[in-house]
Amino acid sequence: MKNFLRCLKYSWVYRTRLILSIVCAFIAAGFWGLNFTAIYPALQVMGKGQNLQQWVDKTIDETEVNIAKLKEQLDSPGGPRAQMALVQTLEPSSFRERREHELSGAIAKLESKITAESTWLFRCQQLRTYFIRFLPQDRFQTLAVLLGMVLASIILKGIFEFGQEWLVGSITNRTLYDMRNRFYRKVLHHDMRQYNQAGSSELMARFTNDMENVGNGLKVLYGRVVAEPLRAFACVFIACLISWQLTLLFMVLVPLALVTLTKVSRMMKRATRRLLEGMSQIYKILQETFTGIRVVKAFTMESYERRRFNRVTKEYYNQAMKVITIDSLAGPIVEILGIAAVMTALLAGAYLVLEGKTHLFGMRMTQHQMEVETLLQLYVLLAAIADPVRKLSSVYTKLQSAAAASDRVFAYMDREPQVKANATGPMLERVKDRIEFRDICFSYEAGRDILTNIQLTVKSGETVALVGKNGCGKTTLLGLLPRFYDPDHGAILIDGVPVRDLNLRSLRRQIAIVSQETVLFDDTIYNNIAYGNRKAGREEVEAAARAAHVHDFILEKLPHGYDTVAGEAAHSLSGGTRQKIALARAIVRDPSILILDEFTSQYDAESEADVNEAIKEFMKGRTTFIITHRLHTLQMVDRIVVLDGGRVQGIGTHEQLIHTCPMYQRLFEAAILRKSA
Ligand SMILES: Nc1ncnc2c1ncn2[C@@H]1O[C@H](COP(=O)(O)OP(=O)(O)OP(=O)(O)O)[C@@H](O)[C@H]1O
Repeated sequence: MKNFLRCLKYSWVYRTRLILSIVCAFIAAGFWGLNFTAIYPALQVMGKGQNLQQWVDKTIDETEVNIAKLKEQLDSPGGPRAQMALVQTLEPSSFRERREHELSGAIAKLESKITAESTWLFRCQQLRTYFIRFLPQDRFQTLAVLLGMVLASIILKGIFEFGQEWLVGSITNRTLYDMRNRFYRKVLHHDMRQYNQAGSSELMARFTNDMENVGNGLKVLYGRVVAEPLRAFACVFIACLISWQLTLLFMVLVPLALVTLTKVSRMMKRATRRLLEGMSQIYKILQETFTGIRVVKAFTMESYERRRFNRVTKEYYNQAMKVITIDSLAGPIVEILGIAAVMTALLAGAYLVLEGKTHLFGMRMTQHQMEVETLLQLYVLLAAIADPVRKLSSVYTKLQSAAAASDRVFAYMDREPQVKANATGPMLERVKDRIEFRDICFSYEAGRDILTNIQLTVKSGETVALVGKNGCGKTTLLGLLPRFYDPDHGAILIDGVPVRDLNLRSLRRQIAIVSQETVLFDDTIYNNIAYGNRKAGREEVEAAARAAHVHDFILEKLPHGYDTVAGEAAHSLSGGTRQKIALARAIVRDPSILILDEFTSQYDAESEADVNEAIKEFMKGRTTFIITHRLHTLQMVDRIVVLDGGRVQGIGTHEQLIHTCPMYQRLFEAAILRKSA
């Protein structure tokens, strides 16, 4: 629940709307309770053969007579007050004390009766002055007016209920809007290790399904949790005016209902947590199969994937049924308890009416002898409480779902990245002197070293190639430079300053990466290139495209040139073209460090020659790291670093290494270093 309460902080900004919605709920509840009070006068008009004016006049007369009688009883010569005066003249003794005690009890009893009758008289007089006086004398017309008033009150109730729901909807959606944006902002700043742990499908599930559950909880909290108790309270309040003792009898089962609901809600929280985990699994499989649909089809794994999907959806179905069972149980349990409570109160009331009594087990239950109409009115009010209470029963379960969902959302929101943005650190301008990898050790998981004691110094403007077998750690090593990860041991220094100390944005601003997996966003080709530098103008973007040898293609082959949306041109964008666009994106960034990770893997021989020329030009004055298996590319570099098992095996030119580095020789002989693809 703690995390769900944190969601409420996001709603605090919208407190004015919240207050307005509570006011609306208050008024709607008032009208709801008032509607039921029409029963009593209607029954009087229908059943007693008299109009309301006659009834109220008669009641006032009777009550006045009652009060007069009671006063007379109290003050008559043989009455308790006179007796008390007499007793007080006696000498102090135990007899006098006992009598005084008895008489003061009798006086108090009579006085309380007089007070009750006077209150009743006052109410009747008020009713006559402010309400009944305005009603027609005719009984049928009175009934018609009463029904008209009920209708008007229902319309007003409806207007305020609409207002409340609208306000609650707007608070909930605004809160979700703020939370989603905040969550997105947080997650964007997570480091790569955190992304790897989470997985994109898990994150998507938390952004969509879990957030929706949080929203449902907020809606219920601001809506039902406010409105339903108010409606119940309105009925209880009016019922108390009739007989608070009988109403109290009705309320004795409330604690029992609460205990039951608490038990049910605990079960609900567990079940929904599993349900949400189930949805994450579904997202995971969907993402895997849809992004890898070519592989699925090529290996004819459709039926395997179908079975896999079937398994998780079945699991989800089972969990969903558990949630539904618990949710559906709550309603009837509360309803049974509610009806049992109404019946208890009704039985007690019926006893008082039928036997003409005002006491039950020696306890006063009503001030007056109860009429059937009053009992029916009470019954209707108590039964009316059942509706809000039944609606409240599902509130508990919805809140528990929201609590489970907010635990999942905040578990990610609260994660602090280990790679900190270092906003106040020194800014990196262009690399002036050198980049130094000093004794670097790194592992993704404890106990499995990926890089060990890497020592490498690269001069500013130098081009270095990294070669080695698959999985030897080339990409990992270069990923430490923009601080996707921090090394476990050692440091990377640029011009003598550890990258850990630098302002992270300024560091990354100096780096451009072109990798074999090209990512194009669903935006125009122009924006995809300008992604590398949002400040670049049209000329710079086109110059970058020209340098990457993709400008002519964009103008000639794409339907709207630079304004073609990448998704719409998907069929005409080959892997090579995508890589060229990605290269243009790097060029427009004008970085001082360039990382090319198998960047020509999808070019044909002609394109590769073209692009190599462009790259050669672009590399001038920049420190460049190239991961490649191609001899052509190796000929463009100043030095080659040979990696094996995460260790540096040799550093030098092709000619030096081919004679001195056995690992390099093996790579060359095994044709891992190829002339072309
Ligand atoms: N995110 C990750 N979590 C755990 N292990 C990883 C992760 N990324 C890479 N590895 C492991 O680290 C090792 C080095 O991977 P890396 O991608 O750096 O090698 P590489 O030399 O660039 O390989 P390739 O030539 O195939 O691209 C591999 O064993 C790989 O399985």
